[in-house]
Amino acid sequence: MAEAKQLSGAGLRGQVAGETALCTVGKSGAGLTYRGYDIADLAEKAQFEEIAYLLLRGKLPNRQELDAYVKKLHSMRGLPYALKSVLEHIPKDAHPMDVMRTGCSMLGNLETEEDFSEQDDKIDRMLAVFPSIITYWYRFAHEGVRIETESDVDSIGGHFLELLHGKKPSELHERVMNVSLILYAEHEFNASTFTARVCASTLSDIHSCVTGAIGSLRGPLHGGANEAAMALIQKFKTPDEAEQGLLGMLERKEKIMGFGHAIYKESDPRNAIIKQWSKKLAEEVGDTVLYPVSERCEEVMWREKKLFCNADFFHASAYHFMGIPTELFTPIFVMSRVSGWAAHVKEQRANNRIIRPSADYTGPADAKWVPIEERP
Ligand SMILES: CC(=O)SCCNC(=O)CCNC(=O)[C@H](O)C(C)(C)COP(=O)(O)OP(=O)(O)OC[C@H]1O[C@@H](n2cnc3c(N)ncnc32)[C@H](O)[C@@H]1OP(=O)(O)O
Ligand SMILES: O=C([O-])CC(=O)C(=O)O
Repeated sequence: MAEAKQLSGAGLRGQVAGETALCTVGKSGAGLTYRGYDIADLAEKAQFEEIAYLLLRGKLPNRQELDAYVKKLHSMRGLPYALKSVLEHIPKDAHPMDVMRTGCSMLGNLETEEDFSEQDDKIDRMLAVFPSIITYWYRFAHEGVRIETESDVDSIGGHFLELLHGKKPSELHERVMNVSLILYAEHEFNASTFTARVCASTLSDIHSCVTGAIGSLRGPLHGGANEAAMALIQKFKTPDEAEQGLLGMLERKEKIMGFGHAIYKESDPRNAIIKQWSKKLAEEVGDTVLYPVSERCEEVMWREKKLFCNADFFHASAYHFMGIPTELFTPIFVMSRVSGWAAHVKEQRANNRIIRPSADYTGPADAKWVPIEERP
């Protein structure tokens, strides 16, 4: 049986790299809080826009503030012509995370943050426009249509589904998207957030901070794991096949995406929540394969390695059941995490010192210069 995870060693593991009032991860083993509120409560009771407000403005909005915030975000969904034009030039086989990165960067050219006093408006604009960026490109590249990026749906999650599918989402799907965006919104000093904070610490602009963070999130060890988890579960036709497949992968010492975590020791509290929604969606679509396969993977990984599902694993089946193409999974993470990234950028700016750690040198000492003609 595996030993409890030790938070030490390479990758700055277990080292405190700064302060935050935004989030706690893994306090007493398994918890997750945003500004002191438990994730289970938030996922059950809140709407994502409320959480974005909480993270970005420092408190839960009252009814009037929330209505005004939702209205503001709703009014900021349009894409400038130059951005549409850039998106139309990105090839169909591009990775959608590269599209997000380019889209965010282009927005920074068109609507540059000239002064930090503009930060809230620039951040709200990104929250509002990211679903438009990804769906505009996706439907243009894949279906040859130029979609209208306005919709009547107030929620960011529902709006994304409507733009993607060209029809109003069901109540259930809108609800699941809402929960998903809440679960992904914030997670302390994870790799992409740390990227954003390092960038912010140089007093760079908000679009640079978020563009860099998107690049970090893209990797399969971080946000990209939800796509990789989908690729894994789709390989198996039955739970028994999944069990055999996983045992083989473990024997070959392959990484199983969607399992394990840098901080949590026994479980990721977001998993139980999204798993329950994945189950509901599986029932809705009459799935008899993907959900049971996912459950068996969870059982096998815990039994064999004491590795648990992280937030990404059951997101894969949940998104799939809602008809979302696999390559759009990580861009949804961006649509959500931009709230956390931006809140961290604000926090860093409010109490800044450039982030510049040191390294232990392991290279050669006293190397003697050799003229180029004499080098082997
Ligand atoms: C939203 C998110 O970003 S959540 C994370 C998403 N990423 C993934 O799902 C990718 C798969 N998981 C992983 O690669 C890792 O678990 C990470 C990157 C999340 C955490 O990395 P670390 O903190 O270095 O992992 P940890 O210290 O717990 O690893 C302990 C051992 O378990 C192994 N291990 C950890 N996760 C996995 C996994 N998913 N599959 C197989 N083995 C694993 C490690 O290789 C390591 O073995 P070793 O001691 O023989 O080298
Ligand atoms: O905290 C981490 O290292 C990764 C993670 O789960 C997240 O960013 O949501």
